[in-house]
Amino acid sequence: MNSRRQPDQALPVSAEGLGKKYRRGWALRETSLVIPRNRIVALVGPNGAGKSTLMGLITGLLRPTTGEITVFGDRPTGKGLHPAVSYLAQQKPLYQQFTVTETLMFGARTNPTWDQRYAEYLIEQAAVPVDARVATLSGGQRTRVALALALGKRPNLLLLDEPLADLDPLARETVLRALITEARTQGITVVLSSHVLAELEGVCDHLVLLHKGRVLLAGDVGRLSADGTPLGELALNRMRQAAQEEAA
Ligand SMILES: Nc1ncnc2c1ncn2[C@@H]1O[C@H](COP(=O)(O)OP(=O)(O)OP(=O)(O)O)[C@@H](O)[C@H]1O
Repeated sequence: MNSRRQPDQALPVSAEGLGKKYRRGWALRETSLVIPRNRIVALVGPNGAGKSTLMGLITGLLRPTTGEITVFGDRPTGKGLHPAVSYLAQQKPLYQQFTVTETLMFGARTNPTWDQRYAEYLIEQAAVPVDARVATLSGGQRTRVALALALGKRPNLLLLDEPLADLDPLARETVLRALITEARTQGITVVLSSHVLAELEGVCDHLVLLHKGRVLLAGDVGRLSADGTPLGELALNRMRQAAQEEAA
């Protein structure tokens, strides 16, 4: 009999003993976690904690050194993204010379599941001029275009690597609100990485806290902070405890 666990196709992400080692050392170690459906997940941790590495393993852009990861039951192949997954990298790669309309045309050409009307609706909601070139847009507008490109694919899982990093506080709030509205109404699982947990407090319902390549805290926010302790405080306490354990 095969004792190997069957991957759960309903789970956006499931990882068991997952690790990634670069030449300089381990970026992620012994990571076992599950990301349930329809959640807004905060993937947080200080610089170098392993957030981008975990995203790279989910997308298949990186191969695990140890362990296993499945995305909707499939092991990432490394040959392009899973059809149900959209990924927005930290640098928000967009063609600067394209207009917004041309950017959406590019989305249509490169995604078999593209929903043009939905992408146009998202641009309209953001009040971004469609004939403007990407290079001339503000940081907030560029983020909205990048999000329309990512959401236009109609993903079930959306991975956003520090999407708010270059935005001012007002733009952060607007972009986040628009994103959460879409995720909730469309039933999309969103993984948002950030090293500022405070900006995701009240927004996320699931937390994954990484520190030095290890998962320090993970799970449902309601359960983790059942006594009402703010998430930021919870995370900080857990990191302090880890530092003390290391020093001992
Ligand atoms: N391509 C690479 N080659 C070698 N080391 C790498 C590579 N990418 C990341 N690392 C190292 O792996 C560790 C985790 O990096 P990673 O980028 O995953 O962290 P992060 O939590 O996303 O950090 P940040 O918040 O600064 O973006 C760091 O020590 C980093 O220097």
